[in-house]
Amino acid sequence: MMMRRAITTTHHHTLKTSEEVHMLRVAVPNKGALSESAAEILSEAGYRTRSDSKDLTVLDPANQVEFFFLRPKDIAIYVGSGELDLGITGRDLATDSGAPVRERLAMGFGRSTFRYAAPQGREWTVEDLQGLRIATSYPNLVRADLSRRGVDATVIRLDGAVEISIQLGVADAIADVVGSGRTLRQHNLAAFGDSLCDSEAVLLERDGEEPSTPARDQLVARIQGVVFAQQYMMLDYDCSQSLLEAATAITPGIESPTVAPLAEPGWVAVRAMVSRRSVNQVMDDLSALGAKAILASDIRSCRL
Ligand SMILES: Nc1ncnc2c1ncn2[C@@H]1O[C@H](COP(=O)(O)OP(=O)(O)OP(=O)(O)O)[C@@H](O)[C@H]1O
Ligand SMILES: O=P(O)(O)OC[C@H]1O[C@H](OP(=O)(O)OP(=O)(O)O)[C@H](O)[C@@H]1O
Ligand SMILES: [Mg+2]
Repeated sequence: MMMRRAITTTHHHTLKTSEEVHMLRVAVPNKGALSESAAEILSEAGYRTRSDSKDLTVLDPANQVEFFFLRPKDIAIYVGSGELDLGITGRDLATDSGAPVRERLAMGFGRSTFRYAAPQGREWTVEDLQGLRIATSYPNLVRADLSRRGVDATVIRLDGAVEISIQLGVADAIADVVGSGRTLRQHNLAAFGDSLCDSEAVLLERDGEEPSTPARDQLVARIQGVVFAQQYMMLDYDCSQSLLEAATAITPGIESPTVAPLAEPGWVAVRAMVSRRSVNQVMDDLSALGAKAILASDIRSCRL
């Protein structure tokens, strides 16, 4: 009888009102290194943002989305359990969680590597870790790597400030996130061995989930539009018809550059997307070729 009741109650809780059924549930980092950029991208993609950094949920009825602001470390667990449809977190955190999730989109921010590190002053190899204590906040990532390499070491799980643990005597080496490398240097540590994980922020969905529903696809397309736009710039310039072939070889665009005639006979205006990384080199090259009025502008979003 008790069991029947429990089952009935559970069943009752999973019944959703028709309104809830269509709401897409999306996890966003509530703090830490990824939260600001994630919120910026969602805002740029046309979603409601939270007005108070203490808010843990935001309802965006116009877009049929409910956002949940969670610890980045927990996000893959919620998505993997199927409770939430999508989540933004770090690839390294998702891997360490072991949750059944897959990457729908790489988001291009929060890039880091994950490295072993130990006191400077000698050359370390991963094999040297045999029998030693390694402090980390990513124990599963580290254990998996050690076991792949056949190194038997003790993993000490710490929540943060891992770089100081050797000094404090609880570990012989660490494995941690490296961004600029400043924290390691400040603590007289040197990274060694290959990166255990080249990470960036990713949009996750549950592994084995049917790949597409209209609501999920729309959010993915919007985020993709902003992420892609951030990696490109729009370049406009004028050149003489005689230079057009050489100029468009420098700026082939994504599909094909737009070419329009100018009032000045023999001159054309060209418009093409250029990767942000190369935009200055491309402008130098166009200028050297004889192009004029070369303008680079931001693209806020796109659908390609
Ligand atoms: N320089 C960096 N320092 C820390 N995390 C970074 C850095 N660059 C990118 N990241 C990524 O951010 C995620 C960690 O974010 P998280 O919010 O858990 O840690 P945090 O910024 O250290 O915050 P907290 O220490 O409060 O937990 C990881 O995916 C990590 O790869
Ligand atoms: O290579 P860097 O650019 O110096 O960044 C890497 C450091 O930043 C993070 O620590 P955080 O400041 O989040 O503190 P925590 O260790 O308490 O998480 C991370 O855990 C590293 O310690
Ligand atoms: Mg941290």
